[in-house]
Amino acid sequence: MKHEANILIIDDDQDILVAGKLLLKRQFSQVDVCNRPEQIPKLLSDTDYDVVLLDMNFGPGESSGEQGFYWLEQIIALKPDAIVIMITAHGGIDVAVEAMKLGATDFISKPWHNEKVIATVTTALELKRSRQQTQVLKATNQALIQASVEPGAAMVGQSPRMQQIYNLISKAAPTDANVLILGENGTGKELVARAIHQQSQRSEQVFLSVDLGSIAETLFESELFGHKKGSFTGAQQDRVGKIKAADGGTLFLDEIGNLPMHLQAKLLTVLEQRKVTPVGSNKAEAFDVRIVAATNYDKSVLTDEQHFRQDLLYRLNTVEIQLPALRDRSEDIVAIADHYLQQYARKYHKSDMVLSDSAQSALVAYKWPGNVRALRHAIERAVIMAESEQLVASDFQLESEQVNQQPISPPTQATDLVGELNLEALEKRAVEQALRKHKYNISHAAKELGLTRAALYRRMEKHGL
Ligand SMILES: Nc1ncnc2c1ncn2[C@@H]1O[C@H](COP(=O)(O)OP(=O)(O)OP(=O)(O)O)[C@@H](O)[C@H]1O
Repeated sequence: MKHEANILIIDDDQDILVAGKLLLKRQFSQVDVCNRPEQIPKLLSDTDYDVVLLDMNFGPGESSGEQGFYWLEQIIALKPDAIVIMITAHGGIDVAVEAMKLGATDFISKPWHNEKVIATVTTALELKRSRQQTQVLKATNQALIQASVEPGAAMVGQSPRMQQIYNLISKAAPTDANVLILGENGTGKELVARAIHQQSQRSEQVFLSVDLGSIAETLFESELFGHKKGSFTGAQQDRVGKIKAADGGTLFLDEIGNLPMHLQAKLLTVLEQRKVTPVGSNKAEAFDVRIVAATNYDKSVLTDEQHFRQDLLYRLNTVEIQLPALRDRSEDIVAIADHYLQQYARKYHKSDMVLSDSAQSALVAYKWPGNVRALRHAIERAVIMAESEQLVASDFQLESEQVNQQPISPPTQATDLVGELNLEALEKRAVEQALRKHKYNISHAAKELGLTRAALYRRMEKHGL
């Protein structure tokens, strides 16, 4: 089968043009010939040639190669990514080497061997294709970087506690220091990590987030460090790990507190050496990544060496940011609620929605165990369900959620769910119980329920928890 490719042969020797066309026509879909180099600009503007074969000398007695150099430069000026193969007279190797310095890809010498010509043109064509692929990949990569660093949701709240946080972010961001963010679920840790990235020197590079709580232990190394094809069952091709993929940018290690001790040791070694060795490789690769880590564990858990390696902690917490729970900055609640009210009213085409005084008081009084994430979901649900433009306290179903604040006494699920046969209701109660039992630690609750964190969040949203 012929290759889909446009080839142009430029030579003043009519025999070469005829022989070349006959030969290449068998292999490539379009072969044009030209014996007057002055026509090159017009030909190049009319057709997108994949490969150009260009003679070095035009006119009788010419052997300096000057004309070849001249036309090569013209071609490259007109089509900077052109693939040009020089046709040289026998013994013109020096001239050909000179041409390659000027941008030619390869050369063939006359008289030529047919197989050699076909092989050279085919290789040149592959080069052209892989350059095109590289360009596409570069563009895709750029778009992905852009998407990853797109300004996240704005951080709302002007309470003194949040002012301190903004201050810390602006001081830490430009320094490249590793940052550890502490705070309950839904307090905005990822938002803070993104803000740090956006205000850093790396803001034009990638921001990658890895949820360590949801990676299976067996896949930790492959996920973070990458792997080589065939290094374990299922490794069907080389894979770049998250650390290398974030090269030049910021890597957000979420749920760092959930990392088992032996994996903490591996992570520490990689961070100390600033080199990563993919699974199945024996070659360490250097990387340049800023680490921002986060956990919903209390600081006391991280300083307990039974649970967390202290040397890893020191490496991660050059700067530490402790995010307050929403209930400890209740003066921000109405502003955040208003912010999301406007956002969801626009999204669901319900204009002019407002919070009544009763709704505001109820929202401020509520303890928000799920913090800003839960408040955001509560507002979204209320906007969807509301019958009028003015939201009142009962639109938020806070009474049932307030149950979450009651003392935690984990019952066995079997006994507690007896009597309930509606599957939706059962699911809601199981999720509620798991959340209460694990004090709203999403990773732990998800694990107990046999779900990923994302799947648990979806169910929490579905049931308004
Ligand atoms: N200050 C804030 N202003 C506006 N929205 C916020 C704020 N803080 C958090 N949010 C919103 O709350 C939700 C949860 O935020 P984020 O994912 O950053 O929290 P998190 O602490 O990383 O949660 P988790 O511990 O569950 O990973 C997001 O939708 C985020 O946009």
